[in-house]
Amino acid sequence: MPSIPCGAFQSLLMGGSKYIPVRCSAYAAAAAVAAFVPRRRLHFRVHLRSPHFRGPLYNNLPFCQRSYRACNHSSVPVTASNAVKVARPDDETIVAKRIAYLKTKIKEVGIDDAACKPGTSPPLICPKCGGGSSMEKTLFVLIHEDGDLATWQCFRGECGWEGEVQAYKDVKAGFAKKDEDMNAKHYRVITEKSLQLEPVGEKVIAYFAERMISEETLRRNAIKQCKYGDQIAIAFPYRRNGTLVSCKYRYFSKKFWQEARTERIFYGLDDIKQLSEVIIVEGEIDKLSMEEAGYRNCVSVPDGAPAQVSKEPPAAAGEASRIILATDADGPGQALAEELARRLGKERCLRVKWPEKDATEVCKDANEVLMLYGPDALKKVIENSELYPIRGLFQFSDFFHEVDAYYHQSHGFELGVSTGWRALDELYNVMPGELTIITGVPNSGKSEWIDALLCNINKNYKWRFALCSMENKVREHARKLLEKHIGKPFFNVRYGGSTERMTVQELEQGKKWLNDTFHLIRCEDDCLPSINWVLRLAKAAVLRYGVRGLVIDPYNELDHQRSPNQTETEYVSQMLTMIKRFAQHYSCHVWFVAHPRQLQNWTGGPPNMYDISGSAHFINKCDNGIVIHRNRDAKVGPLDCVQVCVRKVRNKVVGTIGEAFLSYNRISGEYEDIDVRDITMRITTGR
Ligand SMILES: Nc1ncnc2c1ncn2[C@@H]1O[C@H](COP(=O)(O)OP(=O)(O)OP(=O)(O)O)[C@@H](O)[C@H]1O
Repeated sequence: MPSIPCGAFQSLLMGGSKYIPVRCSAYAAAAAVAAFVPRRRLHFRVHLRSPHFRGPLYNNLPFCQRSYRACNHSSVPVTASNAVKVARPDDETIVAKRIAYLKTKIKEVGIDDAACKPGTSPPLICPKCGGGSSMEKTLFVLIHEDGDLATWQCFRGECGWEGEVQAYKDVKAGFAKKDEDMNAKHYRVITEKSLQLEPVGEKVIAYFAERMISEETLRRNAIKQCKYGDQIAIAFPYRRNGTLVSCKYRYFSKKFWQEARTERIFYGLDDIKQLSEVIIVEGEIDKLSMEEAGYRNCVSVPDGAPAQVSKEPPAAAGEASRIILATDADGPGQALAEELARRLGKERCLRVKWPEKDATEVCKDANEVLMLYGPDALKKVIENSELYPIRGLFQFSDFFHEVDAYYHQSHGFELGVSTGWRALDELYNVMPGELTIITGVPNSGKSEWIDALLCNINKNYKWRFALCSMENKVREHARKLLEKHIGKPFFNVRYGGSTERMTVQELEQGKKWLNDTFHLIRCEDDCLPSINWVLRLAKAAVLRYGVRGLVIDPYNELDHQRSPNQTETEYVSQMLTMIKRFAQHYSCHVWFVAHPRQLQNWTGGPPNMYDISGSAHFINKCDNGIVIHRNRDAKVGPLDCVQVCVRKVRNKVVGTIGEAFLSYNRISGEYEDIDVRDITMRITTGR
């Protein structure tokens, strides 16, 4: 069974411990500061300089607590002589001058100097961060009573502004050093005894009971407590191979701190040794909650959702084959999961789906699930964890909603839409997202047939279209479309025969229809448009007007410049791939007209799809291939009879190969179904 070395996760952590050295030249000053510094500000390290000081190892305790205790029950009374350097009376003027100097300097960096008295540290609003939105007073400034030094530190997590001024020296200010600057050799050696950890008492047990964590779980995880005056802090010992490495504390209120200058490791590392499946959570209590649900193979990141994880590559990230990321449901928790997955390898990660808490919210973490729904529900959350998504790699289940919609035809076009001609219903239907290549000898009526097809689809399904018809003048294209729509000739001339032309009112109504139905892609200057250019505008037409079809007519009117080392075949393949991607991505049907190459010894029959000039890719890559053909020899058959040869249909849902006949109305440009018997009769009689 593959194992995860305990060090595996270490490289993911934020680096070494964070501590802020506060140089204290007077013990009294340290004690005074202690009264003000919030208890959660843990990482102070005080250098008590008295050579005589023999109290307990208070410098292992959070600064505030340590000082507080030192004041109250140090075995050595605090006197002027043992409390480090105290100014002699004849120094008083110099001290006053130095303090005045320090005050000017701290004022220069924006600190309210009037609020700072030597030896005390009232909380102030930090001039750098303004205390955040709640304007918290998080800046602590200490002017040393001997006038040597003034130091300050903002304890807002997002700020960390710190600095110091030494009398008669330049102001040195900066931001708190990054943890990774810490060197491992500075880590403190700690023991339960040195930290004065005690077995948990009733209050702690009751606190955990309320959070559904049993005494048994507390005992197995060696949860301890620690007393600061009349306050109890819960202690979470961080161990590696049984050795105490660090300790994190919390009050019953949500105030945390961690032993200064100790290594940051995952909480519960010893529980995942030699395991192939591990769970990562975002808090010690979540780890304990997992245990209640039956999972001991769980670790917690040490600092909640950190802003960043270590820069070190997770070289020793372990061999676990399944890592379940059960970080908090909120934004930072999800960002943490993403970063953990990225560093540990997404392919072996899973993520949990937190159950709903109410109509608007989901449970935020493991403990909330445990408290609201119990251990079985939490177990289900882990059992139902899903593979961490990897961009570009899918399972069919990711698409089941689409499969269902396809089956139930809930979108409406799953079987394609009818061309509007009965004769084609079995052969060719128009499916959104597909590419149809249309070919035919010159003048066979390709453009006419496509226009008639678009008119039918608009009439029956209200689809709109983008037209990139380079050969057509706009007004002529408008005429042809209007004739089909209104069913009357645009003019009273030759081709109209005795049929009345469309009226002005009909023209006006038709213009509105034209405008609503078609969007033109045209290259206004004399250059040929590139396929990229056409597709870019087609995309805009989809997004702006919701068009469902694009006509590119014809291929040879596009700019086909290609790199010298690319063959036409390669170019056509690449171009068709782009068109197909566009069609699929925007669920837009594309009709692409391509001419056949010059046919040697043409006998008048319909050309072959492989005859398309340029490449066999036209037939290979399209979804549907259609040849439009018409008879031009009255002796062979009726002249208005148009042959629609469906030569390729990739998707059997939309049709099959075969041929259909339509009759062309030269006056209106409309195509109509004709009776096959009638056709046969007309072909044989030559009428
Ligand atoms: N079945 C038909 N009978 C008579 N005339 C037709 C028929 N089909 C099309 N036409 C006419 O042929 C002309 C050319 O039609 P269309 O532009 O649609 O052909 P095309 O195949 O797209 O031509 P090209 O190859 O030049 O692009 C039009 O004037 C049209 O009215």
